[in-house]
Amino acid sequence: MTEEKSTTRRTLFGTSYDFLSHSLENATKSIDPCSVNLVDGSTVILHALGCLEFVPAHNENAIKPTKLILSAGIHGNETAPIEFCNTLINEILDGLYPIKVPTLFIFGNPQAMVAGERFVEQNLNRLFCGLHESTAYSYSVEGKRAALIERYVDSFVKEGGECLVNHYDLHTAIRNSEFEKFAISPYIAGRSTNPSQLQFLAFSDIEAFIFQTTPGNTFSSHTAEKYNAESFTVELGKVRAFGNNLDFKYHAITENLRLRLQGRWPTPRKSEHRIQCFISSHEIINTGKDFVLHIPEDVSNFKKYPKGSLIWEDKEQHYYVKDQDEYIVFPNSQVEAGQRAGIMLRLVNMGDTKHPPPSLH
Ligand SMILES: O=C(O)CCC(=O)N[C@@H](CCC(=O)O)C(=O)O
Ligand SMILES: [Zn+2]
Repeated sequence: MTEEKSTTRRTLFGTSYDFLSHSLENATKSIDPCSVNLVDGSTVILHALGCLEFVPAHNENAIKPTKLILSAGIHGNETAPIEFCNTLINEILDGLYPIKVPTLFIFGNPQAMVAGERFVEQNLNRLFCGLHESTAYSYSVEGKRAALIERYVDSFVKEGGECLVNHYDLHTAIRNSEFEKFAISPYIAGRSTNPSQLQFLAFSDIEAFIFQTTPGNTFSSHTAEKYNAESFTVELGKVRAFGNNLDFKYHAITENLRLRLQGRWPTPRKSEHRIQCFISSHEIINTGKDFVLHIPEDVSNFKKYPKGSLIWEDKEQHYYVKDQDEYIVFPNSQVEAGQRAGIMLRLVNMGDTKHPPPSLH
């Protein structure tokens, strides 16, 4: 199917409607929930600003049916996944194919999307797992948004009994990357990553995986922890403004999500899908005013740092690469004190870790 960037309005909820336009136009408002039946018998429910659920006409005949959560715009300036999710939503609304899997689409931070910024007051992707409840966050734009998103995710997952949840939290990165597309598997004690998920992501052009080794408070950590979901943060290229994304770069993931919405599993797109796996070896935290990150601003994600490289220091501590090469992702010295300023990684041969080897065609 060809991807047309569709922001065409269609008549829905008794008005002229497009989910992305609606999310941007109402970014500072609270809206009334509404729902409507589509011609194929499925139902679409607008729960809240940026939270749209599809309920298929027929339930999957399984003891534990699968549900999908597709989130984008958790960071407002990461527009490519917002655009292709909107395209998928419009295809379903237009009846191009029947939706077979209960799906919750989330546009995370409409106010930041309007501003074209990563966030307005606080980084939304550090406020999940209940962190938004702390008084330091609960009144901020993002604190309220994290609370709202957690609430609708909770009702979506719990509706209709036991289910398996697959969550793809779709992002783009600030800087260039040696692996342009990569996924992060949150750390949950005692749990390993389902190889089928690695296969799905590899078939979607993901070139590298990062297995976290410490708990986080990102959106994917939240769904993985609270609902035992198979959850990933998926990085799909570089941040660009609305209208400036190169659609061909998102073709594989868009097409494969389109299949998943129809209850189908994608097949390989080429004879071999190569992936590189990393584990996180050290989370760099901005320790405060004396913190110095010895990583140039323009470095690419996955840049290699050999043994002995000084990565960061303050007056009391420092971090050197120890006995084997390490690689940096998401270096950012501009984050607030206490926030993550980067992650150091080590290459893994899959046999070395408790994460099972991906089984790829
Ligand atoms: O490019 C960057 O520096 C940040 C891109 C981004 O938003 N990444 C996510 C990763 C979330 C995770 O660790 O699972 C983030 O920092 O929130
Ligand atoms: Zn992001």
